[in-house]
Amino acid sequence: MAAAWEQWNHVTKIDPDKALHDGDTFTDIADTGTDALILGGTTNVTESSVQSILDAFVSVEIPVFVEPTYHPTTFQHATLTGYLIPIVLNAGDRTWVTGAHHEWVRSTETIEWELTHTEAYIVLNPDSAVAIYTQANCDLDADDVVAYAELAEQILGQQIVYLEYSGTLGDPAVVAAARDVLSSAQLFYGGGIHDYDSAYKMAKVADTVVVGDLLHDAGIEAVEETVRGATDA
Ligand SMILES: CC(C)=CCC/C(C)=C/CC/C(C)=C/CC/C(C)=C/COP(=O)(O)OP(=O)(O)O
Ligand SMILES: O=P(O)(O)OC[C@@H](O)CO
Ligand SMILES: [Mg+2]
Repeated sequence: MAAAWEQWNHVTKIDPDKALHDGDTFTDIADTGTDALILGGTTNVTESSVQSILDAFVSVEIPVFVEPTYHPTTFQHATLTGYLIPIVLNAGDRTWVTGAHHEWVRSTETIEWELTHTEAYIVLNPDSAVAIYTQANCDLDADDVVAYAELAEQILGQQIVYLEYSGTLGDPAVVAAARDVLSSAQLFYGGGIHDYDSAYKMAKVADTVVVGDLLHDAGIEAVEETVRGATDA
């Protein structure tokens, strides 16, 4: 069976630590035309803060994934489609490559592996929370990024490669070069998408674009505009 994400052009990432924009509701997000929802953020995300958002999504039709920065213990089948577990390839602290994963696997009795997938992150905005948290080496040129993407797929067998420019719009030429080197892995791009044009531009060069902060800062209508941009690309 094809992986769920192969069909995704546009994903909305909800940060459980941030409020929605005035008047927006969680269920409105699923009606924007976005292909999937990811719940996750770098700081202050807990199983219980994720759970209260999941409760709001019981009847949504699109997939709902959790990208945990905590150690999940219970799989909530009613709304959760699966987990996406980051592996930060350019982290300076090994915790974010295999350390947290090792602890999680060791301390968790039953992990539902068929519902658990990994994402090979390459973190590229040195000022982002995720870069600071993981002590990522963001001093990478295009060839470095391409090499990380290639090794993610060919050496580590990753099916998702995620170029993470969180908070700032990245360089489309670097994104295009990373996608070119992948044979079947899906290239996710996230960072700074804020309108039709930025979504269109990045969706031209990535397989899937991820929109995060815009949801919290500008709201549902702004996200809808990015869905249109990604769909037209
Ligand atoms: C092994 C398990 C279960 C968990 C470990 C998971 C790992 C390795 C996490 C490290 C990488 C990380 C913190 C990913 C979080 C996802 C992410 C990039 C969210 C976006 O956060 P930002 O956009 O940087 O945060 P702000 O918007 O708050 O600045
Ligand atoms: O918040 P933004 O900048 O849209 O980034 C999206 C996502 O890649 C964050 O993990
Ligand atoms: Mg963010």
